Order: sequence, then C-alpha cells, then structure tokens
Amino acid sequence: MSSSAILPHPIEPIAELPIDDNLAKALLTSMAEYGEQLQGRRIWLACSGGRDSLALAALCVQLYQQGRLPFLPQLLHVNHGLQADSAIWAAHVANWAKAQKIPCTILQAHVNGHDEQAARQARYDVMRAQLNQDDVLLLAHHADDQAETVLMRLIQGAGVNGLSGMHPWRVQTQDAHRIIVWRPWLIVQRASISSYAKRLKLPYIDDPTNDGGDNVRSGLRRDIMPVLAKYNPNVIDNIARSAQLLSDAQLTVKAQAAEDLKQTEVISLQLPSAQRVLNIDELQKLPLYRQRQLLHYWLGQDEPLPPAKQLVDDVLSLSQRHDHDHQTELFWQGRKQSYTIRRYRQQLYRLSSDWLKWLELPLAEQTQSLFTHTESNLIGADIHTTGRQPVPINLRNDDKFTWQLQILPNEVMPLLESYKVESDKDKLRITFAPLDRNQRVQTALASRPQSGKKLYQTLGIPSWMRESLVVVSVTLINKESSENELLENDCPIEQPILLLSPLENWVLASDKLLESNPHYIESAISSCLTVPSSF
Ligand SMILES: Nc1ncnc2c1ncn2[C@@H]1O[C@H](COP(=O)(O)OP(=O)(O)OP(=O)(O)O)[C@@H](O)[C@H]1O
Repeated sequence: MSSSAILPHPIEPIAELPIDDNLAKALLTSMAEYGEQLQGRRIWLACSGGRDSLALAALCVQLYQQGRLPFLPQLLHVNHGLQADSAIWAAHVANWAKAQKIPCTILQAHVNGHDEQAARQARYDVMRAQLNQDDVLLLAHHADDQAETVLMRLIQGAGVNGLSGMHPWRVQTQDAHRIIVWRPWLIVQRASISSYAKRLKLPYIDDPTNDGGDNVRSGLRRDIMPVLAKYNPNVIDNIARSAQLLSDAQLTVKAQAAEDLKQTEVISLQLPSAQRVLNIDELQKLPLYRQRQLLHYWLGQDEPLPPAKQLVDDVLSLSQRHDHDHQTELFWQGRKQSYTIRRYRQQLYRLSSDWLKWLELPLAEQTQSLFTHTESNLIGADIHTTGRQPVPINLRNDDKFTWQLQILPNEVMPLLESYKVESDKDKLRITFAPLDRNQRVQTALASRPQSGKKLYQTLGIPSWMRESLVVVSVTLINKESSENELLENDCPIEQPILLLSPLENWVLASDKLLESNPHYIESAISSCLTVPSSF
C-alpha cells in the first residue's frame, strides 16, 4: 500500500456468508501438506488491508468458525507511515479485525527510502522482529503474483531456482532467528479472490498504484499479461504450474549439488561462512554441467541469494587453469558478507572479508612459565592438581574470531624427557612467536630445516595464511638470572616444538625430539579457533 487509496465500504459481519470452495480448498490442502510442520506453531497473517490479504483473513475467520481450521491467525498490519492516510488504514484494519473477533497487531515500520523495495524490507524487518522463533507468517500471494514474478525473473535471465518463483513454504533464517513464510494461495487466481471479496462485501483498501506505476511488475501486469492471455487464456495457471514443476526440479538439482559437495569439499580446512574450500581434482571428476551447479551451490552457501552466473563461470575458469599463478582474486559482494575467491594449488577458497581482515592482525610474541611456584605467572603451579587443567593462551582475537591455545602442563612433561631436563622443570618456559620468514624449522615433511617460501611450499600454506603462523618453543631458563631473562648463552636449549596456523599444526622435529613420540606434543598443546554462532 503505497499511495492514496480508495477508502473502503463499512464493516459487515462475515460469519454467515458463503465460503468460496476453491479458495478454501487451496488453503486446506496446503495446510494438510505442511500439517506436520504446523504442529504447535504460532500463526500470523500479514494483512495490508488490501483485497488479497483481507480476503485470506476473512476466509480464515469463516473456516475457523465452522471448525474446519484448527487455528485463528493473528493479523499483523504494518503501517509504513509513508502516506497521509497510513494511520487511517491501520485503524481500519484494526476495526475490521475487532468486528470479526480476530486478534490484530499494528506495527510501525521505519522505511529507509521511498521505493517499494525499501518499504518491503522495512515491513519484513518489523514483522520478523514481532515473530518468535519458528512462528509461521501467512502471506496472500496468489497465482497472478507468481506469474508476474516468474516473468520478471525470466526477462532478468534467472536459472531454475529463480524461475521456480515464490515458494509456498519457506524457512527463513536471519541471525539464527528462524521463521516460516507460508503462501497457501499461490495456485489461486486473483479473479477468484476478487469475486469472493465482492460477495462478502469486504471493506478492503483499494490501492490504485497496484495497477499503475512504472515498475516492471506493474508494467507486466498491465501490458504483458493481457497480451499473453490472448494467446492462451490459461496463461496464469500455466505459468504458476511451470513454477511448481521448476521448484521440484530445483530441489533435485540442489540435492545433487549437496551430494557432490560432500565429495569435493576439504573438510579439515572448512570454517563455515568464513572459509570454504573445494578440491579441484574432485571437482573435475564431475561432468561440466554438474561442476557449474556445484560451484553455484558452493559459492551461495550462507547467503540468501545465489551468485551471478558470470561469477560461477569465472570461478570455473579459475579451477581450470594450469599455470601456477595463485594471485588471481575474484570478488563477490553477497547480501550478508563480501567474499574473495582464490585458488591455491588444487584447491578453491571462498574467503570472507572479515576472515581475511582477521588473518592480517599482527601476532605478538608471548612467554609463559611452564611450572612455577610463584602465584603471578602461574601455569600448572601444582603439577599433580592444576597441571591437569588446560591453560588457555590467547593468540589473536577480535569481535568475530578467537584463536586460543590450550596447554596441558602435565602432558608437556614427557617432552621434557627428550631434553633430559626433568629435574629442572621449574626453569622451563614456553614461547609463542610469529614465524619469522627467515626462521628455519624442520617439519616431518622435509629432511632438513627450511625457511620462507620453501617452507610455505612444503606445508602448502597459501599466501593469506602466512602472517598467521606461530612457532611454539620450549625454553630452559637459568633460575639465577632475573625472572624474565632467558639465558641463551649458559643454556642453549630453545627448542621449537610446534608450528601452528589457525586451522592446522605441524610437529617440529629435532634430533632429540625424533626419539620421542611427536603425538605427545599435539595432546599437550591444542589450538582452537572460535567463530561466533551467528557468523
Ligand atoms: N502493510 C502491510 N502490512 C502487513 N502485510 C502486508 C502489508 N503489505 C503487504 N503485506 C503482505 O504481503 C503480501 C504481498 O504484498 P503485496 O505488496 O503484493 O500486497 P498488496 O497488493 O499491497 O496487498 P494485498 O495482498 O493485501 O492485496 C500481501 O498479500 C500481504 O500478505
């Protein structure tokens, strides 16, 4: 409802008036189809006061009073406050609801802008805020709306998903808040609703802009649909039926893509919504059309709208390259976040910009005593008691991601045996320092110590991860020297034991350490990355 409207007739009771069988059948059939999901849910009806939503509300009242509908939805009317008459319409809807004994809530929307899209967004936001988790919102969209939606998407070049139109039952999740949008009238023609509204003398608000205006939807309604109807009088039903068929096809395509994804994603590097990784060798085992569908599905995860075909084509080309250029970056501005898509070796990465920003935050060097009897810098003060408790060390965090280590002092003990320093455990410290590009370390993957590019290549560390590597070292200090001073000259032991990235770790071998079991290290020090659940 967006401009001055023709004000409605007076309100009359509808209980005794005849029900429209066609409209009732559509609602009750849809209710039966989603009966299980409807169990125990609170149901609301979005009512603009216009013909369609007022007719749906009226039908609910009639069916409920006849005992054919087990629930009476609560009406929700949103006052956009954009028109001089907005408050009058809101009052009118509230009065009608009162006369029909159907509960009604009037909500005030805060619209940013003046176009229909801004009003719709504000309307959904305010209704969503009113609904509790898993509540159901009934909308009065019908077959004509569906046909217009499908045509609109067709001329925009949509795929199977877009051409399947609006969905009769749609779970919508935003910031972990889940609601269901229910459209039981998608197969019902506007003409049937109009004659029902007329028979009931429903006092709906007639918005003249619905048929006027210069947006694509009203243009299609006014100029194109009547022409199409000349070629086929069933055009609205037919397009709505095509949408239903495509909706089934879309579910099949999606299920296949989800199945293909299981074979191709690199689970160990997955960080939902922040980092998703696909194995190119596995991708290329699929026929090309399934590769495209899979990339479309993979890229669009965590987002309400799928990526454009151009991006899917560009990512496909990236996956097909044979050179060793890992610098190419593709950018996608999603609705929720923006992403960079990159390739490193035989893997495709979809990285969120928040994640990339976090990966660039500097890491500070930290030193901790391992076993000490002073209270201040206490890690495992009593080896027999608190030594069993994991001690957390924060490596890097911002408001989204936290990278923390858990150290089990007791578990570090077997490591000490390899240094033959068991009796000096109170002289031991543990250091966490960003890996210096020139620092040479030896991993189990190489026969000699490596540094810089060679090391990154051996470990397969992509460029955006290289500022997020931490070396954990065990250091022996001299008790006689001042507390914080490491005695490098007297005591040469500063043994790197572990190299960490936020998602992987590598045991750093030394001659001494090779004699012991490297798994001790991983059970003594574990790295953990926390991502907020809403992310
Ligand atoms: N101001 C509003 N308050 C509550 N719900 C609304 C409002 N405007 C629209 N809706 C809901 O969204 C659906 C689709 O919106 P649309 O703009 O197509 O409807 P409309 O043509 O303005 O009104 P109606 O469908 O009631 O004739 C409506 O059927 C109705 O359920």
